[in-house]
Amino acid sequence: MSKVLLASNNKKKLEELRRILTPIVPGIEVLGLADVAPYDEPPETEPTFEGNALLKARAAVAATGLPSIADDSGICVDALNGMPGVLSARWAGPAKDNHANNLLLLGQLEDVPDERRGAAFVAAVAFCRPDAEDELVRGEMRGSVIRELRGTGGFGYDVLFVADGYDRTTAELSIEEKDAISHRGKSLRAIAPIVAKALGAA
Ligand SMILES: O=P(O)(O)OP(=O)(O)OP(=O)(O)OC[C@H]1O[C@@H](n2cnc3c(O)ncnc32)[C@H](O)[C@@H]1O
Ligand SMILES: [Mg+2]
Repeated sequence: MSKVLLASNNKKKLEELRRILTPIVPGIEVLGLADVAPYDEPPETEPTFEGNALLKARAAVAATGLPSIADDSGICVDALNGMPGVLSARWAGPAKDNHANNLLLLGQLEDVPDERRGAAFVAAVAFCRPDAEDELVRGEMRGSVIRELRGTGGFGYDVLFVADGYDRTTAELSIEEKDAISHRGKSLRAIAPIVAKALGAA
């Protein structure tokens, strides 16, 4: 088994990364930050998801020497010119409070009519190793922001997001349904062959 570190402090995100990646990369042993010695994580200072995913994955490699994957993600709302974007986790402040983030976003969109409530979940996933080129992919899921909070699955903004073609929020979908269409599912399926090849060559 070849070890890969998933460098995320978000338990729910880590669960998704682990359950999507494990069955599609043969021989992978997925570790979380709880399985390695603690290290100082870099502040997410880049203006793009890609930049922050690279910051997180490179810091993980530097601290552990393990091949490492990081996801930087968020919700980009058309009517807010793409915000919260890279600020999604901290939209209502540094506490990273999901419920406060959701209420703030709903309030900001109160006067936005249904036809202008388009949004996308975006994830950039970086795969970094010692002495190899960094790999980077991006996945998106288009949909819209509804006017209430619905569902108990998923995490973060899932309770207020309905993917195009659906009438349930992504918090009301089964995990299989969410993974099949999500930004994270798409980006991990895109990077999986690269990870598999790298591990096979190790
Ligand atoms: O940086 P790490 O340690 O991975 O954990 P984090 O929660 O800070 O992760 P990000 O910096 O990538 O911020 C992503 C935020 O975007 C939101 N988000 C991302 N993916 C989501 C999803 O699938 N469903 C709902 N909200 C999501 C959620 O609020 C996340 O906290
Ligand atoms: Mg973060």
